[in-house]
Amino acid sequence: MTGYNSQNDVASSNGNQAGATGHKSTEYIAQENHTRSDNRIVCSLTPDEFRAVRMMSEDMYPYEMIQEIADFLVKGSGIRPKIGIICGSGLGSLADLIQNPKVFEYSKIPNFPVSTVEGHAGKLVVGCLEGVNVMAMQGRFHYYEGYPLAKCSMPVRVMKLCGVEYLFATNAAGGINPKYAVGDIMLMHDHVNMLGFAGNSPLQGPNDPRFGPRFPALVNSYNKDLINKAIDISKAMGIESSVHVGVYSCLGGPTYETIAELRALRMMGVDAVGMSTVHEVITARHCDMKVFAFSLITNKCATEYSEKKDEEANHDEVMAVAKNKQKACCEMVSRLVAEIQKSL
Ligand SMILES: O=P(O)(O)O[C@H]1O[C@H](CO)[C@@H](O)[C@H]1O
Ligand code: HPA
Repeated sequence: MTGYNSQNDVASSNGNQAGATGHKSTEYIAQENHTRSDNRIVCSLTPDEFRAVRMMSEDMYPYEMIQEIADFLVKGSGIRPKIGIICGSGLGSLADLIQNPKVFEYSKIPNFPVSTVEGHAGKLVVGCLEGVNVMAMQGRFHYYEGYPLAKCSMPVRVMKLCGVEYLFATNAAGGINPKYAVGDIMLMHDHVNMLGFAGNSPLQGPNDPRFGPRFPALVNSYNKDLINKAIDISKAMGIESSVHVGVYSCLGGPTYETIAELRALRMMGVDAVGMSTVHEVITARHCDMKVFAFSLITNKCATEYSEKKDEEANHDEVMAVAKNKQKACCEMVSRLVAEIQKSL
């Protein structure tokens, strides 16, 4: 964090992130135009205002910083992954499939956020799966953890600059569609972005065209070919009756939804609800990655009022169901990777 010297109103411009890339200090100096020869800036903000500005800019990840993280991972693993996997709550075992894994703890990756949620180990695993180089996040970042959406999905851009072409995003979700049972898998074919309705997007702020266009289209975000392959795989696995194709919606969390909210979501055509994934998909589509995503239905969402405690969603249940069903999820993912391998 850049220091602020309130005594003489001078702020150092070489804080942590600026030190890593040199990018932020340059940008800040250019904007301020109050540069001194010792690369310090005269700041006319109060200490609190200055801290607020610094915190805002520390949540921004310019291209160069993301490139630096990607270089760190590619150099450290000796691998350029083709597929990126994001493990949902309780689905970290997807990363255990990876052979010859090189494991990076988030806390040891420069400028990487840390995971704060149970069921999200906070490790990045790079290695080989079904003959394809992959990179898996054991632990994603959620908006409710206090990270802005751009920071939550920043790792998707890291994946892109590492060489990833396919994003597999998985999540635990509540089933709103009354036909869904606990333990079913829903292949996502579309989403309703509730955070987007509220004016929040991972692409907010200046657009860097090196990642993608200012106004990306999101129709056909979920790759049809991969959905069809996953349906075939579910038939081969004999689980097709518990695999659906549906619409996911992401709310901000960390509260689970009210009955009225769930009813509203159902009326909007939503089949499953969670607190993740959509911002990752938006970021992946912005930089032209192919996306495959699925939800493991860990609980049924009640749409009738009831006093019964066991009808309320809770994270322990989410984790327990994910643990029970991880084998099927792992098989689905490895078989799909094997299918992609055939086409490479
Ligand atoms: O979406 P993932 O990370 O799988 O986790 C889901 O499970 C948690 C709630 O139980 C929330 O974080 C929700 O988003
Ligand atoms: O019912 C839910 N709502 C929101 N997020 C979730 N993640 C797992 N289950 C749920």
